[in-house]
Amino acid sequence: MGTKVNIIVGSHVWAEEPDVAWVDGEVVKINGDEAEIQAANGKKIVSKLSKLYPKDMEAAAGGVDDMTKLSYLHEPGVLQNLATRYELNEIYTYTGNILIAVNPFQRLQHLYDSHMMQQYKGAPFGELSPHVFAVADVAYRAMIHEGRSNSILVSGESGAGKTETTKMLMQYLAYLGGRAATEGRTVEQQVLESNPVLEAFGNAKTVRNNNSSRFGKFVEIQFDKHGRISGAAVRTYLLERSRVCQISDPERNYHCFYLLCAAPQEELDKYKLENPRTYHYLNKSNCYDLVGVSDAREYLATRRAMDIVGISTQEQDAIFRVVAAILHIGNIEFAKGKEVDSSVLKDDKSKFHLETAAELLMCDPGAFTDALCKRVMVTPEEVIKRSLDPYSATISRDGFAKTIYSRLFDWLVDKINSSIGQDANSKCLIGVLDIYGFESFKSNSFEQFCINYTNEKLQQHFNQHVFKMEQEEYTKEQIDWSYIEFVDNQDVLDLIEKKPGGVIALLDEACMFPKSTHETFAQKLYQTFQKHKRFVKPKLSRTDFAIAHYAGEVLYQSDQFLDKNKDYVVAEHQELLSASRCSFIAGLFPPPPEETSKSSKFSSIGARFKQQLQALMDTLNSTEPHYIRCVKPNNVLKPAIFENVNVMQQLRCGGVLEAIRISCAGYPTRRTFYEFLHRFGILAPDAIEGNCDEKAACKRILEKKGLIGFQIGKTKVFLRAGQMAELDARRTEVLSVAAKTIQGKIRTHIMRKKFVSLRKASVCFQAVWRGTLACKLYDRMRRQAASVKIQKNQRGHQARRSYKLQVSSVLVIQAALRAMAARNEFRHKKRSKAAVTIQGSL
Ligand SMILES: Nc1ncnc2c1ncn2[C@@H]1O[C@H](COP(=O)(O)OP(=O)(O)OP(=O)(O)O)[C@@H](O)[C@H]1O
Repeated sequence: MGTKVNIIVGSHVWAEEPDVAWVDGEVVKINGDEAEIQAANGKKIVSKLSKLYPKDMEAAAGGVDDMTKLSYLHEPGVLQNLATRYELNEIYTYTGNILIAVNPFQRLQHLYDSHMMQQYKGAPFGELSPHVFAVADVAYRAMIHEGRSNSILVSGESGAGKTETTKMLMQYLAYLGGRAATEGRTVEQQVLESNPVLEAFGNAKTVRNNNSSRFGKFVEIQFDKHGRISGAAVRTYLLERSRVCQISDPERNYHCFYLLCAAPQEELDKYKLENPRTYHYLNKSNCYDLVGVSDAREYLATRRAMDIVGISTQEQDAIFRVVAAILHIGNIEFAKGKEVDSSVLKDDKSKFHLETAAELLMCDPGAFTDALCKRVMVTPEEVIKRSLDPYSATISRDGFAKTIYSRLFDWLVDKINSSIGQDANSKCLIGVLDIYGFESFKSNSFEQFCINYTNEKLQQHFNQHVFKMEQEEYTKEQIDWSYIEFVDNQDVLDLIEKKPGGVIALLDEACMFPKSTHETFAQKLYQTFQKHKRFVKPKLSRTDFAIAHYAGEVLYQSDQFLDKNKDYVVAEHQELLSASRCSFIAGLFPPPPEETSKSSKFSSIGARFKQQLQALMDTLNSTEPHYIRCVKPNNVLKPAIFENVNVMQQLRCGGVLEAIRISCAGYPTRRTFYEFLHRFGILAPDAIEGNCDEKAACKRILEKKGLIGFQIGKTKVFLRAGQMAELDARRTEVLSVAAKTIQGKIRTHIMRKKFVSLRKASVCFQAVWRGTLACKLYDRMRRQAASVKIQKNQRGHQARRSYKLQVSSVLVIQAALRAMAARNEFRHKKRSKAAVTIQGSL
């Protein structure tokens, strides 16, 4: 999945963060092969460049409904997409043809009502939102049109929602292939009602799921030539037997025990049952009730479902007698007997429980005691009856309880199958597989080994299928796919199942030798697989071993492998129960076939499981598979919580990431010509100019950009891992250059516009200002002229006044002078005259 891209400062990337798996951020610095990222959560992260993945900044806000539509198909992208959708209550997402279902932990009624069923009926795959109904519909249509069997494989870890998904698939198939209501029970009704019956006996509360199926299940729904359900068969795998006798707090035993303890009083009296707290097989845990579940109501519902499935009242009575007997058996305790290494019933209570169990199982109490406390040894010389010590008797008791319970469960499955009925003429079937997902706990035993072996098998099938689908797509598009590398897990499968020499074969060998112990078995494994690259011997243990599974390494504790692998019913137990006066119980323990008892052929759980698994694989291989991967978003079983690390682990284990990896090994990104040109046309505008051939245009763009290894199909462009990112980087470059040019032009335009308007404004301003100034000047000039005129007039006036004053003064003075002169003259004259006169007179 390593998408190699140019990561530069400023790139938006996903970086690994242990708490949240992946965190997005921006590269702020690059130092050699390391980058410093400013993460969105505020942290600064330093990471190797090779460990960074590009973030699609153009990703749709609500996520995409098919992961293959993601531009960058990598872990963080996938995770982000699922988380975004989950937040919007979009719990289903496709990865190509695989449906990923994230458990909503809340009822989303609108998703499953009859209106929804109607909508999905016949709708082309991918047209409507992803849904389980769409997967069932496509399987049904394919079966009808191609006349081929189909299968739907539902997987995921405990509590991920497999059983719920399976029920919805079956409901939808019943809706598509159901008959109009006829009298009595219809096949589909029986198929649907087989669920509560199997759940009552095969499900239990565990820490990881309140209603955990403790068995694998393959339901085959047979259809007639008109596409109507004509029969069905249920195959079950590996019921967890140890739960019957061993539970840990806060888990529960199988539901049926609690249901029976909550039955109406008359039934309790009939089975001599009391409070569940009194039973040893139930009181090892403090959990007796389930929140929101009424065991009393469930008991009646189970009885009703048993009626519908076709289990008669007598049979139901016998079934619950066996269930009650097991509870009583658990309370039988042993004490040391008189003889060495012998045991006897501990007290009256134990005696009561033994007698009640014998009564319920309709067998002889004495023989029952012997079957629990003694063993018959057949030697060539004689037949010896050996006593068991209290510890061995307790083990014998638990083995007895486990055997009856598992036989009862098998009987129920057979009964369901026979009463639903098989359609021998059916040519087509749809199989729904609800099987436990990969398990890796602190302590892993034989059960985990078998479960993980199953998952390896299914993983191989899945890989092959995904690979095939890829090939089909490539072939359809007529492109060359010859060099796509396909990773196979055959080496792990060989390690486990190879005959001779595989782990199962070595385990069987060990079980056949009486002297073998888990230590010798572990040593044998160490020797045989010393150099096997999938086998690991832990340094600090002498009996543990680890296998490197496709989903991770699992450390197995071998100490109970031998016991758990032995698949035999103790002859004394077999004898006792086959002699039961109850035909039902005797029927659970039919005499072993002659040849088996004679040749004492060894049978083991592991080998039987391997055969069952092979049969399942054969069936699956003859069908067209569809995959649903259930994901548990959190461990607190609550809605709206999405734990990244947890989901990531499941995607890895469920093979979703492997499917993506296979896809990445080929051409993970494919775009129709139109989409490609729409996105990358700008990389080479001349390539599309005047060219209406989209295919040629796509090719020219890719060649122009110097990419190699891509393929051009009939309708799509196929890109190798990283090429999309490469093109995106180029596109970003082109876009950023274009953006810069546009920015420049826009800025110039804006500045010019600003300048022009500024200039216009300033001219206008200047004109106005100049006008104002001119007006002011003119005014001043006018004032000046006026003042000059005023001055002039004033001055003139003053001058005239002074002149006039002067003139008048002069005149006055002249007149006065003249008068004076005249007077003087006159006087002179007078004097002269006088003088004359005088003179005259004289
Ligand atoms: N589609 C769904 N809608 C609502 N609730 C769901 C859905 N799927 C699962 N659940 C809830 O999750 C719980 C666990 O689911 P389920 O029992 O199907 O898990 P599982 O994968 O079969 O587990 P196991 O392997 O332990 O049997 C259910 O009891 C139910 O409450």
